[in-house]
Amino acid sequence: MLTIGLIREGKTPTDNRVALTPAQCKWLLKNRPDVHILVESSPGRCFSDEEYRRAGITVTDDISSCDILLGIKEVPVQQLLPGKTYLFFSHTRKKQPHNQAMLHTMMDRGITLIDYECLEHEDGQRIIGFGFFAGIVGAHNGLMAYGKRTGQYQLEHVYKHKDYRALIHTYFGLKLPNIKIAVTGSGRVAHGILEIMNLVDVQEVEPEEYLQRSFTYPVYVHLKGRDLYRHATTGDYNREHFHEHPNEYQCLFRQYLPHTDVLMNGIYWAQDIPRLFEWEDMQRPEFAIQTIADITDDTGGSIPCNLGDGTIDNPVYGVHRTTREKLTPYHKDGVDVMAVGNLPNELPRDASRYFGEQLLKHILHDLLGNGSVTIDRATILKNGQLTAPFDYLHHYAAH
Ligand SMILES: NC(=O)c1ccc[n+]([C@@H]2O[C@H](COP(=O)([O-])OP(=O)(O)OC[C@H]3O[C@@H](n4cnc5c(N)ncnc54)[C@H](O)[C@@H]3O)[C@@H](O)[C@H]2O)c1
Repeated sequence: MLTIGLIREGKTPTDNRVALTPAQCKWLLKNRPDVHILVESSPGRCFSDEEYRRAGITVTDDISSCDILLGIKEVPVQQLLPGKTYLFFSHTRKKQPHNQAMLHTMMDRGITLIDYECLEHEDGQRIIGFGFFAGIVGAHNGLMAYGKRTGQYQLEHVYKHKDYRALIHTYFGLKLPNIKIAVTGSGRVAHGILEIMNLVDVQEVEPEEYLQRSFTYPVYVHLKGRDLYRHATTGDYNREHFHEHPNEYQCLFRQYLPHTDVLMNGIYWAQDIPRLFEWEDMQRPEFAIQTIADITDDTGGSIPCNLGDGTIDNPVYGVHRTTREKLTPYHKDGVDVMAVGNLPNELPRDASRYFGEQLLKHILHDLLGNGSVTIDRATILKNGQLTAPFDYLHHYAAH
């Protein structure tokens, strides 16, 4: 008998998401009689202890008998149980300084760590993540911010709605002005943004039309890697080559700056990838963007005026176009930036259900059985030792 435990999130601010919903736990117990599930009691989870109990799942304060522990965010060191197998987003693979002590403690305690972020299909595409709901919430927040700035329509915060279905109902009858929206990216975040574009009835147009025409209805243009970057000397775009040598590429987004009211950014960014625009561009009179929903949300990343995170309650701040200072939102001299690092927490029940489905479909069967290459490749620590793919972390892990 293997025992799975759902841990209480210990990071502050507390994350309200969970890896398996009560219904998914119930399904797993029915289909895997060799598995037992314990849920660590938690006051802040988006599914209450009572909902798990009603589904027939044991809720307890003692999860020390579990073999496999499922969480979402980093686990505080005092909560790490020796010798266990943990799955969560550890944010250690890029040597993030704030998680160095946690990784070190996990090594000392002989823990096995499998990181959700490292679970990939053979072609390198991520298997599970929350990006889709980040795109949903981020796109809604971007539209909400533009409505507040212009006073042309009104939208409420996502978290004020019970769930995604209730949110969708609020879009019936919403009439947006004739705005132009640029959407960047091709991953899960971008798919979430596009879903909202369709729900609020914004029409997709091709890049050439977007750049050359005005419209009597709201439109968006979807810009993927190929539309945004070009090799500086050959003028070509090759996805693999771009991923390996991004510093050899130029960004083509500048031409969209005079034609865009709202930018919804969902493109992947890393240190050497050119930014979408620069600070100097914001000072030009033709810079038309009034609202930026930076869902990718890298401070100082693809959006230079991302000055750090807002919160779920106050997701928007203004940025002065010339002094570069933070302003109150909706200021006449500022561009509004919506940047929040935990957007899916506004729709935690839907985001958790989606996450759990992916976990059940692609990972749990192998995890509870004989393992898989996919799981091996996402195992950062095995019984406290760095595995071969993560050997590059040995300096980081040693301190
Ligand atoms: N604000 C939030 O709450 C929140 C939540 C989830 C994700 N995000 C961020 O949004 C961004 C996009 O997330 P996603 O879920 O859409 O990711 P994804 O993994 O679904 O898609 C990423 C896209 O980037 C491309 N890509 C992958 N590696 C690349 C590389 N080295 N160089 C260039 N492109 C590369 C992929 O081809 C894919 O199209 C990420 O930076 C992620 O951290 C933010």
